[in-house]
Amino acid sequence: MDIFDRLKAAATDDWNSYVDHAFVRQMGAGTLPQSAFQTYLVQDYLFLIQFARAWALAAYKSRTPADIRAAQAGLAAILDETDLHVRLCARWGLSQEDIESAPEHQATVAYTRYVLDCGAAGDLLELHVALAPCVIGYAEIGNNLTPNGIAALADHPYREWIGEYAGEVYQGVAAAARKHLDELAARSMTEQRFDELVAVFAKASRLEAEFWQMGLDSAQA
Ligand SMILES: Cc1ncc(C[n+]2csc(CCO)c2C)c(N)n1
Repeated sequence: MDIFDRLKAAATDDWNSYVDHAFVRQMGAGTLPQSAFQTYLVQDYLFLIQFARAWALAAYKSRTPADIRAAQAGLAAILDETDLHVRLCARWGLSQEDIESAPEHQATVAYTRYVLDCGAAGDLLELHVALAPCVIGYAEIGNNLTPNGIAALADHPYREWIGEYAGEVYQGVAAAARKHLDELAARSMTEQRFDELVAVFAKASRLEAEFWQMGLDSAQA
């Protein structure tokens, strides 16, 4: 069991409330209202800007070139990801300026500032634990939504989103992040700290679930 599996096992309910959220299930089934997806995607762009800062903070909190490289890879993955958001929003007639001027939703503020605070007040390991649900969770969701492979998504309304996270490139990014987290824990975690890290991991997973919920709620409003 690597450190990620241990954290997940200790926070199963919170983890499942995130990766198996109704938003995810409806997206997989293709029944998610497009307005929910649009609200989510605009907020997600704003979220990614703050998460880019969190990965930059990870570089600052690093003491080894390997840790700085891991932070660099996370930052690069975020910038690649925002291309998807800009492309999809352009199709709905939303420009980059429109997205960037949208007000941040409370769920976006809560999640991003929580992670940034873990990084500011805690050490590098705590920051990476706070980032783990985001990075590794989306890879798990991408996998869960493609039981028959990416090619089977041909006419799926959310194929680009699902394909991004189920794709080989992103699966590789998440696997590398998971390995890095395990190495970092082997180097700097004491068993006395495990419960404290579980609390951070569980909280970040709940904030992910609340982020999905924000998207769903917008369609009912
Ligand atoms: C709410 C929310 N959670 C997770 C991700 C996924 N994600 C965030 S940053 C990143 C790149 C590597 O750090 C990835 C894949 C997202 N887009 N939105």
